[in-house]
Amino acid sequence: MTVRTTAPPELTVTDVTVRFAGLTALDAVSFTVAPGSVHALIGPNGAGKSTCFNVLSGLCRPATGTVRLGDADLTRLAPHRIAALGMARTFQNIVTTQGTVADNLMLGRHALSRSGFAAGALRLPHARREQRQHLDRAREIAELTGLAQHFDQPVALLSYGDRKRVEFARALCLEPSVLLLDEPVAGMNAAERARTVEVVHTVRAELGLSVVLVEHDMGLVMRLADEVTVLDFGRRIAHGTPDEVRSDPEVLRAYLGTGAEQEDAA
Ligand SMILES: Nc1ncnc2c1ncn2[C@@H]1O[C@H](COP(=O)(O)OP(=O)(O)OP(=O)(O)O)[C@@H](O)[C@H]1O
Repeated sequence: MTVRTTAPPELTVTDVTVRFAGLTALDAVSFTVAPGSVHALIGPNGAGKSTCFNVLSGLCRPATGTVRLGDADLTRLAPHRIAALGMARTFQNIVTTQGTVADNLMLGRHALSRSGFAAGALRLPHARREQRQHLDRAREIAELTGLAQHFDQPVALLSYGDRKRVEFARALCLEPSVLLLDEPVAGMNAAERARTVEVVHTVRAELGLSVVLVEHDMGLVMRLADEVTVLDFGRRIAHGTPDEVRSDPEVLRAYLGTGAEQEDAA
């Protein structure tokens, strides 16, 4: 198993503002993801979590502010450049249905391939050797994510939870230093959720990467995150450990809405 020997670089988001027409979706948001940590972004619907993920992965350009991964400024780079610099993401609603598990993981590996498609198609010896190495690594990642027994099976035959994990494993195949997980347990049953928590723990321990997570399931956030950033109406209203944010009055107000206002009025 290839394991990272150096800590992943720190991810620093500084004063990021995004506007859509008249609406400020992110308002000078800042946070830092410590190397090797699990950092959750939470907040009520419309708080700006997806917009923030889109900025991190290059799908949305901020009006102002910066995103840095170690010394690299990612702020206005195209998504493929950001992925190549070590930040891979999964998507909330994309669940693969085509090809085998191996095919999907090899798609992730192609971005790292040196010899290119032409050499591969011509079956040149160096390309064949490289292809074999990629396949071995894809198999290791399948083992790490609990997909080894399905490696050669069509994805369409897998359960929903397994298919979502294929998407997760495909992102890991890019050998990221930071993995962005967009609602990794959305739509899963309790057993699949528990399995996903286990896999995130394993991946983080074995590969030593940082994880940034957007998730509505608070139980999962509390079990997985080292630090939590809370957004509401595009602003960062709190950050800290799960225990700290759980008891933060601003956070309770944002989640409970009028309930907290009534309490204030009483
Ligand atoms: N492309 C867009 N054009 C216009 N407004 C947008 C666009 N994308 C997001 N918004 C708005 O920006 C705000 C933040 O949306 P965003 O999707 O980032 O929130 P979220 O926290 O991810 O919400 P949810 O939990 O519902 O997914 C919302 O008011 C949303 O309607």
